[in-house]
Amino acid sequence: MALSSQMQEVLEAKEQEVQKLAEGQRELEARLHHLSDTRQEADSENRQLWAAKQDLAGQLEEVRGQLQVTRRHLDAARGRVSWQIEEEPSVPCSREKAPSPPAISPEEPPLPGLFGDSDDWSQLLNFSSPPPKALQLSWSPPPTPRDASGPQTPRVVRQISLSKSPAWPFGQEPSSDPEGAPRSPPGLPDGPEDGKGIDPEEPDLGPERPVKPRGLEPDPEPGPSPEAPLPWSPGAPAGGSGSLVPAPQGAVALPEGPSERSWGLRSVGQSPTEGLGQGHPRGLGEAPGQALRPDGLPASPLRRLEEEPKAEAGKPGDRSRQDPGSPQAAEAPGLGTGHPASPQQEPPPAPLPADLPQTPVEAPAPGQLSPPGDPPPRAAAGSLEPPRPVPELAQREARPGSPVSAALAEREAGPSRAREPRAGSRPEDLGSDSGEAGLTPSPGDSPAGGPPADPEYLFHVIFLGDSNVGKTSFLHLLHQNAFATGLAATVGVDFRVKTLMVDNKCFALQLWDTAGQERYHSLTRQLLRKADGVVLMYDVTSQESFAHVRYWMDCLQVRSGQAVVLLLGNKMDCEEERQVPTEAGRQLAQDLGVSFGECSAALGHNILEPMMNLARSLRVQEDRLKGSMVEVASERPPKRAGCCF
Ligand SMILES: Nc1nc2c(ncn2[C@@H]2O[C@H](COP(=O)(O)OP(=O)(O)OP(=O)(O)O)[C@@H](O)[C@H]2O)c(=O)[nH]1
Repeated sequence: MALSSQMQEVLEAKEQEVQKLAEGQRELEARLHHLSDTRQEADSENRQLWAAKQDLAGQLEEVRGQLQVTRRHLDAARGRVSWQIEEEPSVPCSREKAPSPPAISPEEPPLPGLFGDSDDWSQLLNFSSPPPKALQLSWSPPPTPRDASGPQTPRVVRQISLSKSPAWPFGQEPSSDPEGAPRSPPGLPDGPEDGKGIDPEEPDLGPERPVKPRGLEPDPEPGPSPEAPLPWSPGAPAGGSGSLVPAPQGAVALPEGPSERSWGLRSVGQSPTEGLGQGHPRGLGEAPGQALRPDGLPASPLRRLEEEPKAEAGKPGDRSRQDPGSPQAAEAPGLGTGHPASPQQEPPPAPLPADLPQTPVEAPAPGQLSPPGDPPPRAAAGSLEPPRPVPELAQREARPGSPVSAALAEREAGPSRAREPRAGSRPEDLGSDSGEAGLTPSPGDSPAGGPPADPEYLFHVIFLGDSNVGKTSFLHLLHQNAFATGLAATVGVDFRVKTLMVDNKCFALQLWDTAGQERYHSLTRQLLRKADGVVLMYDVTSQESFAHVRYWMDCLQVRSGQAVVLLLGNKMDCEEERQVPTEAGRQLAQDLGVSFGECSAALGHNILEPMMNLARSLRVQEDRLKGSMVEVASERPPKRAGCCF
């Protein structure tokens, strides 16, 4: 019994739980139902909203349509007024001053200042009030213009004030006249193109050559400009010299360039190791030779037993054997490596007993770099003094024949011969060894202790001219204080830096020795872009080289319009073989408007003086350019500091 009663109680409890659960279920169902109703209501509301939105969009479209219509009406009204104004010239001239159009009746208010200065176009176009009669006219189809290019009176200008009225209905500005009626008055802005023109006062930022004082900073663009890159790669110049030469097998070889030169500290020809000797004392046995004539004069040209090694990369080998693609030319010593790689082991060249100007500070006028008159022959050079006895003469040899032929004969020997020290292997302290001859220090040379660290002027000077005229010989003499024989033709281009003291100013001249051979002319032409000065050399014994001067001038004028040019006839010592009279050279220089001089690299005659005069001319030109720059700058109106006064 007890068990059954307990069972009964449990069952009742379970039933109660079931009832509770059933109630909970009902509640949940009621909530669910409620939520469902709510959702349906929301859906219907959404539908209503969407319908309202559609309705509003439709209304908006309608308003837009009305706007379009209104704008068209306005445009038509504007055009109507325009045509009406254009027709007015046919009206008696008294109307021009009578602002009231005849369409307006006396009782109607006249258009406010329609043709006067106080037009109120906002009021005119205000549709809240009945449009004036004039505007009623404007709604009619505009008359066909009889002539679009008909007479226009200044009153057309008034159309501009109409189109620019700030009180258009709906806040919209009228569009341009679709009928193309003449609107724009002369002198008024015509549209969006205004202001797009070039400001005439805008400073010209064209590719003008920058004129800036040249300081010590290395030229960032040594040699050929980056605009016309040359197929060369850097090598390593020694001191202030280097070369641009084609490398073997199409490779490139180029000195590191002036950007890395230390030309501010030493003269060209000096190298960091120079003067050390390196076990090569300048003994008699190693002294270069010099040929003497029986009369005591050097059997011109002075030459040494040991030929110059053509240390300049541009002089790698025998000129006569050179072939553009020959391995000999390509693999010539020094080629592609520049100067610095060569050891400074050879003794310096023998100084040259030359009559270099000792006091060339006073420069002759341009065009008179060399004393005018008959060319001074070797004997008549006046400046040719018998060489003073020099100990090194012990091993010199005398060579018969003309200097040129002798030199050419030496070239034939080519690489088999010993080579001279290259540029940079010999101290610039000229005469310190021999004290006898050569380009003795002169007012133009840099100080014996080396050039100042900060030259005030830096100029690029390019030596131009046919092959074999003596460019390299000239430069070699200028730097090495010795005339080098057996020079092979320049390959590519060679450069050195010569520091000169002229008029108490320090000049650093970067001298570029170009190859006269035709296959290098394109390279030469590229260099001309950088030229501040040009020494255009010809050989007085070669009419052909003289005739080619005009060709070189043409190259110059194309590439370097403002370069200071010096026409220099070399080999004036070869009077017997002379083909170009001095007067012809002078005349040509006059025709070309350039300076002129004659020189002899073999005798060392007129070597330094032309360079000093060139430096002066370059300085004058640069100062002039600087002055013009200052003038231009000072002419500019002062800039206002700001917007506030
Ligand atoms: N008699 C005489 N011979 C000279 C003089 N200057 C140079 N020479 C000779 O002329 C020849 C040519 O000299 P270079 O200096 O190599 O001529 P270049 O103009 O540099 O020739 P490229 O390098 O081919 O452009 C050499 O044999 C020199 O010895 C001079 O003043 N008098």
